[in-house]
Amino acid sequence: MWKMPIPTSSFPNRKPVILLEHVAKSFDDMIVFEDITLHVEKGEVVTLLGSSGSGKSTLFNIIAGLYGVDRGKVEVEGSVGYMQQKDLLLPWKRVYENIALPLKLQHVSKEIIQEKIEKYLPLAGLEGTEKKYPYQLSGGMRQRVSFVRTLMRAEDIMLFDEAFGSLDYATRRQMQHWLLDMKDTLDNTMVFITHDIDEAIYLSDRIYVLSKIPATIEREIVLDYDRDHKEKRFLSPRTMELKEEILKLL
Ligand SMILES: Nc1ncnc2c1ncn2[C@@H]1O[C@H](COP(=O)(O)OP(=O)(O)OP(=O)(O)O)[C@@H](O)[C@H]1O
Repeated sequence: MWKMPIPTSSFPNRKPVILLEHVAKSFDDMIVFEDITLHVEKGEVVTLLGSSGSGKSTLFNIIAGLYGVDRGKVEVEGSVGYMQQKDLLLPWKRVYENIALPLKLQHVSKEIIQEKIEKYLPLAGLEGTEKKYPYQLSGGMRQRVSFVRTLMRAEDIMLFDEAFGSLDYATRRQMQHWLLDMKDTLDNTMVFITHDIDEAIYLSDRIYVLSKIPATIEREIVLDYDRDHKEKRFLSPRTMELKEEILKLL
């Protein structure tokens, strides 16, 4: 039987852009984490898997600087963008306005906003949609608009919290392919939360499996497949074994 590889880093020579050491976090009398240690290196794609309520979104909020911690060290290097399941686009605003809004609120100049939109919209295959309203776009396109809006604010580290959860299977698969292409183009770091084990295996260089709360890192899995042949991940016997292992942990 295939054995879990000993956890190592996917890019051992690179420096972590996210480092959490012995982090503890509680809400009132509920202890979510007592001792979490994890790292994400520059350029890595890492997924957090765990049952509902195991603290995955709390970890994202900590990484994004939205929540403080009770104990432990949190180091994040670079800008952090956070994309959630709901596209959160304002229905009464056109695509251009939706994308520009976060930067406008930060008083970024019109010229810089225009420059960024011209750079990122075609990259996301959204040229020609600037004047459309969200309801005129497909679910996948709305998620790409949402992606561009996230990217406008933060290019270095992108956090995706069940970002494809509301999409149908085929669109979800297309978005997964597309995102890995984006990652190669942008050469940035991506961290995912998903409940979909196939998605985690397909997207990731590394997976952290969280236990139930008070959550610990139950398992760290390095996926050392050839990046160019990710599609084969769905078919290989090793993937089936890996899925079974993960299912037992959740
Ligand atoms: N701001 C908050 N105040 C109080 N409790 C919170 C807060 N945020 C999260 N929690 C609690 O912390 C626990 C972990 O929640 P979290 O949303 O991080 O889990 P999750 O793994 O992302 O869950 P799911 O997969 O269902 O989205 C839950 O019991 C939740 O109710």
